[in-house]
Amino acid sequence: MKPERIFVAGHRGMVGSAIVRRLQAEGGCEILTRAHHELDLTDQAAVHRFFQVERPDRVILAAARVGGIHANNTYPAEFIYQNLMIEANVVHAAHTTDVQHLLFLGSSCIYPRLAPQPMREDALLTGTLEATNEPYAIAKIAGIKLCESYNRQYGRDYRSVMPTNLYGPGDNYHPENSHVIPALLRRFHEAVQADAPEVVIWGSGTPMREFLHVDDMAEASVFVMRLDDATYQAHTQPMLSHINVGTGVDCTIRELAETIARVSGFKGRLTWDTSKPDGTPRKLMDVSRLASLGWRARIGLDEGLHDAYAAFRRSLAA
Ligand SMILES: NC(=O)C1=CN([C@@H]2O[C@H](COP(=O)(O)OP(=O)(O)OC[C@H]3O[C@@H](n4cnc5c(N)ncnc54)[C@H](OP(=O)(O)O)[C@@H]3O)[C@@H](O)[C@H]2O)C=CC1
Ligand SMILES: C[C@H]1O[C@H](OP(=O)(O)OP(=O)(O)OC[C@H]2O[C@@H](n3cnc4c(=O)[nH]c(N)nc43)[C@H](O)[C@@H]2O)[C@@H](O)[C@@H](O)C1=O
Repeated sequence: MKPERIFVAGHRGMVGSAIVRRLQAEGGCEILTRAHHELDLTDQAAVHRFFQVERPDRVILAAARVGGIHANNTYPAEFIYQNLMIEANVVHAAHTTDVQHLLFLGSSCIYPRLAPQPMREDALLTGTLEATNEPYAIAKIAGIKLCESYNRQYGRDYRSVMPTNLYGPGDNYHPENSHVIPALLRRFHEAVQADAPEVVIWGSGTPMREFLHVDDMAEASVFVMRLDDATYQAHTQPMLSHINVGTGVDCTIRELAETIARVSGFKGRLTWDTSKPDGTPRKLMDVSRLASLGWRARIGLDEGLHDAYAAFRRSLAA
């Protein structure tokens, strides 16, 4: 029997590359990939041509325009446009070439800024979104609704997972546009190298965040993808089909910074730049739906940060 052909969109990214590692470890499938420079997923005609020629059996959509709080706040038009186009093109081309199975990656920012914590899947669309990433969140909500709508009208099996904040090998370490963990791994490392007396961290340090190692995210993505229809449908509803993926544990940005200082060996002072935005005060995910399906995160933050710091140092040597 011909192995299943899975298109991993965004395979060179942090999550996409972790998903490829996971699929390769499991074996039994053929992995189809295209780099951004080979196939721009915002180009509808190019995406349709690709699907018509390559005819994947299944799609994992881990391609997106992604960034931290500063990037989201600075490039709102790029974040909403590129993410809407990527998901609309890939979902529609998958349907028109009869791809029955697709997994879409959303984000925890889809939930209201002040949603009751931990945030359950049914908190979606119950309140105002966080301003610093509303365009990106709207695009991600549209991605969930694209999948649900193609399932309802055309009988597709397009599933959505909502990751909490992720980190790990292959992260984006850009000093301004990255997320908090890669930004601080780099900043603390550079401070140790320069024997600097202090490290400046953005915001007040009081916001709380949940952090999931990307290898856990990849395992959860493949786990949800492989659930049989009956099991998946027994735990979701046609218009509430997304599943939260997280650790169910959070910490303050101050605690995170103190942990990264310890992991990097920094002994100096931590100072706080409160001119920078804090963003959502807290966004802890309720992970009971996924737990009831049989998956839980395994990599704790301390272990994960040691692994991520080692990966960062390897990236410097590359
Ligand atoms: N990182 C995080 O904390 C979180 C991520 N997510 C979601 O997980 C998914 C993966 O994120 P992550 O791996 O961190 O992001 P990365 O930026 O590491 O990877 C995204 C990938 O998508 C590719 N890509 C971007 N635009 C296009 C395009 N127009 N055409 C083709 N490829 C494109 C990028 O290629 P290139 O770099 O060459 O442009 C890159 O390989 C995304 O859907 C994201 O929204 C959700 C919650 C948290
Ligand atoms: C995954 C998620 O990621 C983003 O939302 P976010 O969680 O607010 O993202 P963040 O990781 O950038 O910040 C988390 C907290 O950390 C503080 N912080 C301190 N010092 C630095 C710092 O140096 N860099 C950054 N980026 N943040 C810092 C920062 O001020 C904030 O309080 C959106 O993309 C959203 O769309 C989304 O999906």
